Amino acid sequence: MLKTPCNAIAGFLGSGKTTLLRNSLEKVFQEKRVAIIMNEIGDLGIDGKVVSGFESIDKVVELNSGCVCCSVDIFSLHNAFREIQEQIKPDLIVIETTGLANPFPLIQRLHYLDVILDSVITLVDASEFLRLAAEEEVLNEQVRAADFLILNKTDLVTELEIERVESHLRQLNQRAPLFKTTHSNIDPKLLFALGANLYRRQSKLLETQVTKSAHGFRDSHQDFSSFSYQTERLVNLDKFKQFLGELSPKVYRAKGILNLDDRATSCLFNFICGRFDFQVVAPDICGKMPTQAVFIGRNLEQEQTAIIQQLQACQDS
Ligand SMILES: Nc1nc2c(ncn2[C@@H]2O[C@H](COP(=O)(O)OP(=O)(O)OP(=O)(O)O)[C@@H](O)[C@H]2O)c(=O)[nH]1
Repeated sequence: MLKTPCNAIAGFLGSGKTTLLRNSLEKVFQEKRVAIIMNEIGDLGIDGKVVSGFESIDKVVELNSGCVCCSVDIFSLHNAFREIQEQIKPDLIVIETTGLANPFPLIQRLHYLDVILDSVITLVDASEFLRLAAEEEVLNEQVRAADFLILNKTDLVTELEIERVESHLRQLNQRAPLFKTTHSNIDPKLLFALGANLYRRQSKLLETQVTKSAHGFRDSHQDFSSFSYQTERLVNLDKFKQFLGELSPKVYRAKGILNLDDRATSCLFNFICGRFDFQVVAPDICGKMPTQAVFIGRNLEQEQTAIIQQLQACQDS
């Protein structure tokens, strides 16, 4: 058995998982040896690059060959744990899952690998949850599997909307403590390695849910696709903002690192269901990297060529 406790962070695309991780890295993790298994859609590993810059991280293992709950093979997952254990013997391992991951099959896989799963922490985007959960069953599964629920992005909605989402969450999961946050801002000591595993083992609910949801999960990935784009050329921010503003509604999520044509700055961009923002990043994180972006959505194959052409129109000549 792997003695190090492991926490899994779940939640749909753009709900605030990496933001929670970054906050935690700045706070409580500084006192512990922490390793991260970062599972992302697309082969660029944008989040891995963002968190690996933190001093408090002892190791980041990126698994970008598929989703950790189904398509990453169990051998790779096993190797990731073994590599971490042998190299750094951490106090805590955190898995950030992809936004499309159903935590139930992941729980089964971790159980099979004899990993002590301390808790599943599920992030919920208060501004998009109800609309998306009606279309994508995986959001409901992420909530059902949670040991802790974080209702995030409450700054983007009214009190009434928060109440509606909360009531929906409570129908799906009554046992998990629920925290309302903005920017995933919560004391990480409340969440990580707190012994929720014990609670889970006592919970009869889990077994039935695992059996029920292990099937049908692949369906939730079926129409989703992603593609990535890289260029050595610099990008004009104004044109890029316009490009994001006009992006096809089939794109749910896009993120990446841009090297801007003012030549002085690089920034991270995040796009979620039509809303987007930019954050300037330290040159030591992105300085030597090319501009790169990943686009995730439903049936993107038909859109890919047009999106790449529009992106190229944002580059310097
Ligand atoms: N307005 C607002 N924005 C937020 C909040 N929390 C996170 N964000 C922003 O939402 C975007 C996505 O956040 P991430 O933490 O990258 O989300 P994620 O769940 O890791 O995304 P994926 O890895 O694609 O699944 C970023 O631009 C964040 O700054 C919040 O509470 N309010």
